[in-house]
Amino acid sequence: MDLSNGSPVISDPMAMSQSLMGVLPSNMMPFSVRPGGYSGAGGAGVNVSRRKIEEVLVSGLLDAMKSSSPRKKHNVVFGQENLPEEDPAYSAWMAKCPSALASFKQIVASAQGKKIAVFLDYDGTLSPIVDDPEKAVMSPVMRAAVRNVAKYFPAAIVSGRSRKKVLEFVKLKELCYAGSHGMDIMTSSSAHYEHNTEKGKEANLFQPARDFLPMIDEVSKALLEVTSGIEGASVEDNKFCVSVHYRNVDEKDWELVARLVNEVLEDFPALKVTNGRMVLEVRPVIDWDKGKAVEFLLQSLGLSDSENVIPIYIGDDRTDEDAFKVLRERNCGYGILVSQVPKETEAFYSLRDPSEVKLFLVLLCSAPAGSVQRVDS
Ligand SMILES: O=P(O)(O)OC[C@H]1O[C@H](O[C@H]2O[C@H](CO)[C@@H](O)[C@H](O)[C@H]2O)[C@H](O)[C@@H](O)[C@@H]1O
Repeated sequence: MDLSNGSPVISDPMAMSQSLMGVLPSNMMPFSVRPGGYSGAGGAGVNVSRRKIEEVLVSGLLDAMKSSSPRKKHNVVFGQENLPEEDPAYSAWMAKCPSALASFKQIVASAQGKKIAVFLDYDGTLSPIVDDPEKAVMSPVMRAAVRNVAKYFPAAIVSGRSRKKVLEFVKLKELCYAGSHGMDIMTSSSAHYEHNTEKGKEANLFQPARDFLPMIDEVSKALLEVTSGIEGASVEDNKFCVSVHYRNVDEKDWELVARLVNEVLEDFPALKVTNGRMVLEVRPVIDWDKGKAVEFLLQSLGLSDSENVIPIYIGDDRTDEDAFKVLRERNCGYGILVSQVPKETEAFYSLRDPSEVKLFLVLLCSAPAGSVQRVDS
């Protein structure tokens, strides 16, 4: 990946958005909240009043919120409901995206003689999804598993959270961290990284959206203010992006959440909104995502030789799809989707929940030294 121009920032987001002015609110352009995007609204073009377009956008956002956020009763992580295996749709999906545990031998066989690098999302991957984002702690057993992974393989956490927050949860200094959906990358000075990072520096920092900090601060305050009256809504400042949580909001108020977020973003054409697991994520319109962060990390850690390096990326969210896609396109390594329901994905394999993730990590560390290239081998 060539980062020689130093910035993934779209050269002139304002100009881009101005050119679309009067057709669609520019902050909504780079993302489609509805499969197939807004070509319909765009096609109607200038004849459609702005108010009408806004209605379309809000309802599109609402559709996305509903479709990508299964209702709570279906979203139990260690649920008592129908086990996915009993669901024929899940079984059919598993045929396309098999369990990484059941396929462990193949994964290890393909890594023979190659270096493995491990990338881990945080929420829903290393910690179960919970109602209160502040309480999404990682279990000590999971922490021990991740510590071991970092002992044997180059490893990084890639999260939508702020880097500081995710480090508070993970509490391990021996990994790299990419917070804010990869917009805040710090490579560690320890273990595997020492010889690859620039001499004399403790750690390297890469923040492609640095110029957006004042804007993110402003939008965060505005979002907090407008949503303060909605019971259950909360706003989380993730430094280079902001999350508006609606997990605890009554579904009848979801439309209001969508409307208010859309209204706030009209004043911020250089920001866009994407939809995660019962969360709207507001972030800069820059050409940067978790996939780009993985490429950046591979390159800066001296692991970009796709012939000899097998990156494994484990994640549960739509934002992780960017990383799965990068691995698929590089034709090296494996995306592993954590999901209990069938989902369209670029991942090769699946795991059901964080407990299976833990098991996979334990297995990886206990694979015979001759079968995978570990740091101690
Ligand atoms: O990239 P990630 O590490 O997966 O971060 C994505 C978002 O994760 C968090 O929200 C999600 O987990 C919460 C705790 O389990 C849950 O309450 C929420 O509904 C989920 O969307 C985090 O709080 C967000 O800021 C991240 O954007």
